[in-house]
Amino acid sequence: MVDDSAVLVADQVAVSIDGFSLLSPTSLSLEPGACVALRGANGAGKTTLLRVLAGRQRATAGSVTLAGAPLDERRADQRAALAALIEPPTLYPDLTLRDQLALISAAWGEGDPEQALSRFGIEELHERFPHELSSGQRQLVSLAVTFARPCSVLLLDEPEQRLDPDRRKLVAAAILEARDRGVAVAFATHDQTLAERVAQAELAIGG
Ligand SMILES: Nc1ncnc2c1ncn2[C@@H]1O[C@H](COP(=O)(O)OP(=O)(O)OP(=O)(O)O)[C@@H](O)[C@H]1O
Repeated sequence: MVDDSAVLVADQVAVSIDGFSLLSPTSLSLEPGACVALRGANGAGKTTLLRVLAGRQRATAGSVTLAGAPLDERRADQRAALAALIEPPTLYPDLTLRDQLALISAAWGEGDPEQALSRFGIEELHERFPHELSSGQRQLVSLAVTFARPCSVLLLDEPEQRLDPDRRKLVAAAILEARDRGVAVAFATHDQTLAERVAQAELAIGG
């Protein structure tokens, strides 16, 4: 049955390489403002699913549609609709964090660089360069960069990684705020508390 209200639909997507299964057949349907937590053991296929949903990896079976159209990362409208933090985003080594965020705001025509940083509690780092960050601060910057751009679908791979409990609460707040704006969210996590805080459904991957 086709779900007309869903913004992102994965129908029995699977990935295998040379007969080895990276992702067993998985289905997912996300409506605007929905949030699903992808759960599963190390190596279960969570990142692979996110990469398929983001159009960065081709499924070897099944299909993905975004706003009713087959996923095609060459489509500008689909690239604009999808924001994903799967690998760390590329940052300009010679720009301060404030300037990186200003660039993103200018590119998308909206957003406040200061607010993008303060949302994740790192406003005091705005004059730092990317190489001047701890690993947790780098993760917060990656999140700030990802949340700074408008989108209708947000895909996050272990957004809690390297973060302390208080910073994880900021991640939860940012996801809930995105949901309130109607953004559909799928994220892989090993953090049960985060999943319970922000997701209304969990999807078991692998098995
Ligand atoms: N480029 C690759 N070539 C071959 N196999 C790969 C490749 N990338 C990942 N895999 C394998 O695909 C499977 C799924 O990996 P994936 O990274 O999607 O798991 P995951 O659920 O995100 O794991 P984790 O919780 O450890 O991050 C694993 O068995 C992994 O070893």
